[in-house]
Amino acid sequence: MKKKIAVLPGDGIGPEVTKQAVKVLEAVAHRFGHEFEYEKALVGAAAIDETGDPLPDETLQVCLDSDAILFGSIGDPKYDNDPKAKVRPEQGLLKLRKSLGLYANIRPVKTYKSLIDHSPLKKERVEGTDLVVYRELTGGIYFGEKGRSEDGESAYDHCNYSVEEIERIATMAFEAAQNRRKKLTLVDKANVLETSRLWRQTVQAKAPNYPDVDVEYLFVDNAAMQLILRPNQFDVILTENMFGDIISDESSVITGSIGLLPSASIGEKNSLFEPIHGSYPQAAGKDIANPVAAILSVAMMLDHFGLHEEAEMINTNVDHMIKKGLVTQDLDDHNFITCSKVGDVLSLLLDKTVSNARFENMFEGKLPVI
Ligand SMILES: NC(=O)C1=CN([C@@H]2O[C@H](COP(=O)(O)OP(=O)(O)OC[C@H]3O[C@@H](n4cnc5c(N)ncnc54)[C@H](O)[C@@H]3O)[C@@H](O)[C@H]2O)C=CC1
Ligand SMILES: CC(C)CC(=O)C(=O)O
Ligand SMILES: [Mg+2]
Repeated sequence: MKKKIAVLPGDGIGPEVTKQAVKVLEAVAHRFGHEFEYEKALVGAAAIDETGDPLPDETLQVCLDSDAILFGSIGDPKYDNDPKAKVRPEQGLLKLRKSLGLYANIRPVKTYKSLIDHSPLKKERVEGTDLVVYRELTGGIYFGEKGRSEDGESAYDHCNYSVEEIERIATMAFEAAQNRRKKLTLVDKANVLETSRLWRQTVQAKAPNYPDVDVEYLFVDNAAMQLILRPNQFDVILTENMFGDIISDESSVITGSIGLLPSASIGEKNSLFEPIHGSYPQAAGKDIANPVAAILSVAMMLDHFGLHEEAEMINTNVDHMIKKGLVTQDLDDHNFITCSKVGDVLSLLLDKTVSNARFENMFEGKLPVI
């Protein structure tokens, strides 16, 4: 299969983790005889520094011309610490999502047996967690009108949702639930917010079309608590943009690290794959970030291309690697390998031209021989 992939590494650890994801993609391409063509483009602070624009037209065009986008992360403390900055790296990502109509952000969360002891939560609580968050991505408070009063003494961010925006992602989430354990939880704040009441009404109207799906409604404050108390009660979580952003970072704690969680952002025509984490600027350039989230995002991309065997092979080998204790510092402070070694190990595991004996040596010694 031939595919054109736009690669937007972005800022902070974005370039490091994206590089490992491409390494793994190349190993898959080599093993299965696929041809992936990559085109790199600027986004975020890196793009502002170069062009003054967090999403230059050229980058948008590269994305439009691609079959899929691999995104690293954006964000830089120099903007985070300047509340009056007129241009921000995050605007690049938001504009990209909006321009490409990437309305559904799918964030799977599952525990790895071998990592259960790394979760700060009790083993019996996190065991067996396997949920997926369907987060609406192009509406809500992140995209509403925002501003300040003339004297600068007050500020506002409007939250808007239309039935159409809710329906399209709800359809996707219901269908996902039908193919999974047949439970859907709508997370909202319908006791307070009018937009949440519209979400609830729209989902209630849709539910009879999916009689095999058990629908549950939870207020977001309770959902935040339930995720920590009993995460394995969830199957598909459907929610709006900001709540999904927050509860998915929260749910990464169950797994042991945010560096493990991938995502797919899907629209009518385009698709983008990115880790759920940000640019983790404290780790930039140190080769310590966990690239697994970026690598599993590539597996989601392959699934989206219909290359299910290839995707499964990445997932299985990530499992295998973690079981062998080959993890980055976020998961084991004493015995860890670097970000780039994770990419090296996985690409060796995936490319069958490397002998089994070499793998075993690699694991025995804990230091991959590359
Ligand atoms: N999609 C994106 O590009 C996102 C961008 N951001 C931006 O990123 C910048 C930093 O934001 P933060 O709030 O610090 O969130 P963050 O996700 O970058 O980092 C939060 C913490 O998570 C851990 N972490 C994150 N990624 C990791 C990885 N791959 N391996 C190991 N540990 C990891 C670290 O302990 C880090 O201190 C900001 O400028 C923010 O706006 C934040 C979230 C998403
Ligand atoms: C620019 C932010 C909305 C990015 C973020 O936190 C996310 O999508 O998870
Ligand atoms: Mg986030």
